[in-house]
Amino acid sequence: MLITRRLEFDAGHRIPSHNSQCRHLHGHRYAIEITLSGDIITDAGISEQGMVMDYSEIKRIANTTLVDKWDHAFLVYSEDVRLLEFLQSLEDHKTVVLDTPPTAENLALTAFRVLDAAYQDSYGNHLRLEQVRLFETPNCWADARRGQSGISE
Ligand SMILES: Nc1nc2c(c(=O)[nH]1)N=C([C@H](O)[C@H](O)COP(=O)(O)OP(=O)(O)OP(=O)(O)O)CN2
Ligand SMILES: [Zn+2]
Repeated sequence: MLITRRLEFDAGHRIPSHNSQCRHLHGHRYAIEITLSGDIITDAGISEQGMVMDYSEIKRIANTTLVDKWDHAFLVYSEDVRLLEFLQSLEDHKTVVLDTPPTAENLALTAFRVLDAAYQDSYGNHLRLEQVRLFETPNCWADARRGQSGISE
């Protein structure tokens, strides 16, 4: 069984080497869709009976490990030195430094790696993260899926 939880957040970014407007500082209302696989829990009488994982628990884990850190942050590539220096000059600014340019593809891959470690099978129902879909705009998104290059099987 596959289940998916969607969350949204706001963040700033730029793609410094882009040959068009994405090299300028700008922001997005990002959305992230987290897809988990697992067996339906059948233990009678427990809160999670009939579920793969409680959607509120999926949200709590995603917020704690990722979304609260990226929300209202500026996502900056570590090699984007002038921008990084500027952001670090701002007192108490929420900046997230990434080791790849903050494209939708790289953000999806980074999110997958963070979330993969966070979702643990607590009920013996073979819970595991299958896919992270990262929307940069309503029309543009990237999928990081288990088994793709850079993601373990
Ligand atoms: N493969 C990718 N291509 C682009 C990315 C990306 O992350 N991966 N990112 C951008 C820009 O950051 C930009 O924010 C996207 O802008 P745009 O192409 O204009 O997308 P919109 O949905 O705003 O376009 P509309 O035509 O206004 O719908 C560029 N490319
Ligand atoms: Zn953008």
